[in-house]
Amino acid sequence: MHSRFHTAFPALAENLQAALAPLLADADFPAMLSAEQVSTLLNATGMDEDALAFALLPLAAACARTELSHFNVGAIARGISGTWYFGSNMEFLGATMQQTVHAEQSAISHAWQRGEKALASITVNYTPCGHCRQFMNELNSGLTLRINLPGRTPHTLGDYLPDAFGPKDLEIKTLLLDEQDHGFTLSGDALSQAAITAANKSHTPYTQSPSGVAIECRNGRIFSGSYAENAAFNPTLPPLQGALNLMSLAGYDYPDMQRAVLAEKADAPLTQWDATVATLRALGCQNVERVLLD
Ligand SMILES: O=c1ccn([C@H]2C[C@H](O)[C@@H](CO)O2)c(=O)[nH]1
Ligand SMILES: [Zn+2]
Repeated sequence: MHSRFHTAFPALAENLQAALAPLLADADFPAMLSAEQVSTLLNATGMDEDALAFALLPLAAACARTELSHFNVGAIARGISGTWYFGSNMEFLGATMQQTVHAEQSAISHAWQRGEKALASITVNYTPCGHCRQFMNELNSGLTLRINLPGRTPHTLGDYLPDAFGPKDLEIKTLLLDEQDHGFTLSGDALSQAAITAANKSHTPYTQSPSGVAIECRNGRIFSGSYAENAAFNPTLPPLQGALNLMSLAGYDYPDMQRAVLAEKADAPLTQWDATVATLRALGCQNVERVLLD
């Protein structure tokens, strides 16, 4: 089992530990559960889905990287496909607070990068902050997304975000997790192609500045992240954060990074280049390239 779970795992209910042990024995456990794995866990524990999601939150929170706050938030996003995706917050020493990834963003970006088409619910161990409520209001599930919090009855995003501001105020109809393909041609090596693929699915209805980042680890594994804009602009998730999030959830650490590529347009109104290089440099990765989309 990966060391990130060593403290949280023994505190889980024994029947849950027994059912999870074979999954976590895989060193490459991707911090997600297929519908089939979820039903195995439901049968083994006798829990219902909501109780199981709550029971698993300590494992999601154990994936957090909180070098500033030491406040670990865990989230589990449930896709309409039946797959469950873990998420956890990430803070970056030597960067800026604005680079932080919240656990809810992490779980949502995780689901999106893995090809999930829409979310049914999200379970979190703390009440979502205003920024996360706004981030979630970009999703194609809209205000009907179910939010499950400890000690509260389930409510919808609409309950947690009354009088919501969102994409429709800016007359935007393509929402986060909707299938999108900006159609840029793949070129270059596998890492460049992964960055372009991520840029092709990015959600950028407000500025038309598609971008994607791909990170290559020393063992050859590649993790990519797509840019996810938000109607309120500031809750936007940059592409580097999407890639770092997938990498970290999969159990990799910053020193594992050996190279990164940012794919973006030369003439777009926004650029991710400076922020991407600065954050990667703070994490010890100097080897960053930019490929231009065309
Ligand atoms: O909804 C929330 C609120 C806070 N945090 C994180 C952000 C930061 O890393 C830490 C302290 O705010 O908790 C989340 O992940 N989700
Ligand atoms: Zn938040």
